[in-house]
Amino acid sequence: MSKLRRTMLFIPGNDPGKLQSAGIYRSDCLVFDLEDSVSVNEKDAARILVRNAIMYIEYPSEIGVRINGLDTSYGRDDLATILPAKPAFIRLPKAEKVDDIQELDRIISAAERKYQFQSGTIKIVLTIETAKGILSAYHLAVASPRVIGIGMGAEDLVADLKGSRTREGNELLFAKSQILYAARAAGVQAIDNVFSDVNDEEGFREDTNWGRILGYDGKSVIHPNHIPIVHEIYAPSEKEIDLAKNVLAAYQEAVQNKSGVIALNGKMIDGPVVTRAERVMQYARALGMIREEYSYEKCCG
Ligand SMILES: CC(=O)SCCNC(=O)CCNC(=O)[C@H](O)C(C)(C)COP(=O)(O)OP(=O)(O)OC[C@H]1O[C@@H](n2cnc3c(N)ncnc32)[C@H](O)[C@@H]1OP(=O)(O)O
Ligand SMILES: O=C([O-])CC(=O)C(=O)O
Ligand SMILES: [Mg+2]
Repeated sequence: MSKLRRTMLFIPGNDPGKLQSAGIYRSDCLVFDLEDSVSVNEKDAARILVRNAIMYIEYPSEIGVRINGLDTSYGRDDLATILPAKPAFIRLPKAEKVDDIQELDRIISAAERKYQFQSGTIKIVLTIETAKGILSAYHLAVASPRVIGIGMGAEDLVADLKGSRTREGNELLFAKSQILYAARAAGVQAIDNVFSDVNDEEGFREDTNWGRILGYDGKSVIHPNHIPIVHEIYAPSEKEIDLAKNVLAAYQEAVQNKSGVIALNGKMIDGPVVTRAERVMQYARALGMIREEYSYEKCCG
């Protein structure tokens, strides 16, 4: 199973207080931001602050840095300052060209050689947030083997689309699906978008639920209050775990008895149902919710 990346908490790179305490919120990933939350006259100071935070603070989370785009006058300086600190990943905003991702890969490779980091250590997460980027999402996701995840930047995307951002998010329907399809086809993780109203817990829950049901692996968040909610929603419920156990047990019995199609409580159990049940169990095991191992033979390819 892939590494858990249920939450990616953004922290403005110009805020020493938030950088210092970010580890206490138990987000799976922290993303120190050098892009849109940092004003142009603070870019230089922020990248040094972020580099020092990575080097001198021990965080329990995986650390990423959102750099400025390589087509801006800050992106390359961000990388030159940040890469020696060996972040786990670079988050590239407004990704829309395969060439930019390959260029980022080359810059990271050169830094890994220079600082004698193991080759391939530093990964890439893409934020896709323009119409052009959304339409090329799969090609961007496979542009470098360093890409481990892709996410959608809802705020920038809606601006690019000349639409309006709503609580329900229907304006994101196509992009939300496209990102997920691209991620699955490319074999990388799908990271759901930020929900910007930190006072609307109900809206945040609905938005998070939507992403989880679609199949997302996790969500970008901007406030610590969002972290336990995402972790709760992404965790399989007791009911889901019980159902998965029953499906796998019924399936195992059918395999042993060499019976054909089987049913559980009136519902047919076939390959995809078993696959989903397996995934629930893997996830529950990764979260420490269950310990027992299930072993059964898979018959359907
Ligand atoms: C569209 C995009 O590009 S999104 C990505 C870029 N945006 C960002 O990075 C913004 C990230 N979020 C934030 O900066 C903040 O949550 C804000 C500005 C929205 C609100 O901040 P505050 O007014 O401080 O929120 P609030 O008072 O509720 O914070 C409660 C506590 O959580 C801390 N906190 C809030 N947000 C964060 C965060 N993102 N990271 C770490 N700590 C945080 C605060 O420092 C405060 O700590 P304290 O009680 O020890 O002082
Ligand atoms: O990167 C993200 O997840 C958020 C972002 O930039 C946006 O919504 O524009
Ligand atoms: Mg953005």
